[in-house]
This record gives sequence, C-alpha cells and structure tokens, in this order.
Amino acid sequence: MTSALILSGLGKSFDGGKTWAVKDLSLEVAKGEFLALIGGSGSGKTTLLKMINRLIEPDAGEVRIDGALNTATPAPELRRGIGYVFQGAGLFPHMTLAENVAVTPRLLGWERSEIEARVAELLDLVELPVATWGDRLPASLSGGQRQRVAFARALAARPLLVLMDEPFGALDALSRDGIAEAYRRLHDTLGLTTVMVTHDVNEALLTADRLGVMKEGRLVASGPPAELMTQGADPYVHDLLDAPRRQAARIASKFGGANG
Ligand SMILES: Nc1ncnc2c1ncn2[C@@H]1O[C@H](COP(=O)(O)OP(=O)(O)OP(=O)(O)O)[C@@H](O)[C@H]1O
Repeated sequence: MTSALILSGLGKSFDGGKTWAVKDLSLEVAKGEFLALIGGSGSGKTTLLKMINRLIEPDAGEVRIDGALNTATPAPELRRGIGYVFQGAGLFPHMTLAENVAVTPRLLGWERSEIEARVAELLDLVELPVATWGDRLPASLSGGQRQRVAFARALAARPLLVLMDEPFGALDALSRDGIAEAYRRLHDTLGLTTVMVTHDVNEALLTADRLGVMKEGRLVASGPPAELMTQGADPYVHDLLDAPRRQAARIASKFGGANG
C-alpha cells in the first residue's frame, strides 16, 4: 500500500548551512494514521510540518504525498488539497462562519449548491449547525467554537491529509480535551491521515496512534505511545513521555488524602 506521506532526508537551514532546523529527517506515515510530533521548543516541529505543504521549502531531501513529489504541483494548488489547522484558528474576521468554511471550495470553483451542502454538512459535523451559526462572525464565538470552525474549514475540500500545528493551543484544558476527542472521531470517520505538532504530551499520548519525538532537528524516536513509554531507551524520550506521570504523582502526593 502507498504511504500517505513519505519524508526522505529532509533538511532545512535558515542560516546557509551553519545550523539545521531540521536535519536529515526521514519518516513514513501510513494512510489513516494519526501521528503526533512532540519535542522541545525549537526542535524543528513546525519547520517540518511546513515543509510538507511548502510553506517552507527544504534545502535537502524530498516529500511525497500519496506517492507524488510535493514539488510536482504548484504550491498554492498543493495547499488547497491539504488540510491545515494552526493555533488561534486564523479565521477571516470579516467573513461569516459559512463563508470561512467555503473559502477553499470557492477557490476550487465548486458549484454554489455543492458548496452550500458541504458547508452545512461540515458545520453540522463540528456541532455548529448552519441555520444557527452560519451567519455569525468569528469575533462573536468562543475560542473553542472558532477552533471547531477552523477544523470545518480545513476539511471543506475533502483533503485526506491534515496538518495541525498546536491546534488546541489557545484553549483551556477542558475545551482542549473535548475538541481533541471530537477531532479524533472525525479523523476516524473520514479516514484522514493526520500529522499534529503539539507541546502537550498528554494530548499526544491520548490522541495519536504514533508519536514522533524531535530533538535538535532530528527525529530521535518514533512509535506507538505504549511502545515508547515502556522501552524508554533514550533518556530524553523517557523524560518527555514520563512528564504527565510525574505530574500526576506530584498532584496525588499533594492532594491525595484530601478526599479521604
Ligand atoms: N523563518 C525562520 N528564520 C530563521 N530561523 C527560523 C525560522 N523558523 C524557524 N527558525 C529556527 O528553526 C528552529 C526550529 O524552529 P521550529 O519553529 O521548527 O521549532 P518548533 O519545534 O516548532 O518550536 P516550538 O515548539 O517552540 O514552536 C529554531 O531554532 C528556530 O529559531
């Protein structure tokens, strides 16, 4: 079976080769897989993600999507075929929710009736039905609602590959949890392939099928959460994945007796 995504020897330097934000990175993502990229600040996660949809052009290596080089298609066209969700939603403030969701289908020249049906379907899917919510402007929504519209917009043109950069970053812990779960259901129902960059190790552990751990531009580990947590060969990977457990233990020891 063709992988959804193949990265081979990918590299990016922002200073003419003195240092590398991403270095010789190879990775395959299977169709239908949900991969979370974690790692410290500045480890190259966002740079890697943006090389997939060509918001950043690599200095080394190549990216294949469904077997085809991502350079075979002009970048704007390539991006219309890939869902992209980033922190803070990035909705167009002067457009209604329905217009925001319709942006890519419009650019692709879909029929008006087809666009309307798709917008209704997606706003339903993210539980903001078009009859009630379609004409609202983004400013009148909560952060979580805006983020749900951002998912609807990213999925409007039926991409099979979705890239997400800290998609839940601006939300409070409760909304974050609910929306991460809701997105995971969408991922499964629609048969998507998702690559998500996150700082939140808990979220990565709970949402993803596989984790990719980055450190100083390199992929230092990759595998299902359970495997990485138990093997823990690399001390950095172990420390990173063990952080939620250490926090839980500290909370338990601080408050454990409070409820009897
Ligand atoms: N446009 C740019 N120009 C120069 N340097 C850059 C640029 N974008 C990223 N970098 C550098 O590349 C390295 C990797 O950055 P990147 O944003 O990919 O890391 P990250 O893992 O996503 O970090 P964070 O978790 O803090 O968002 C950093 O050292 C960063 O300063």
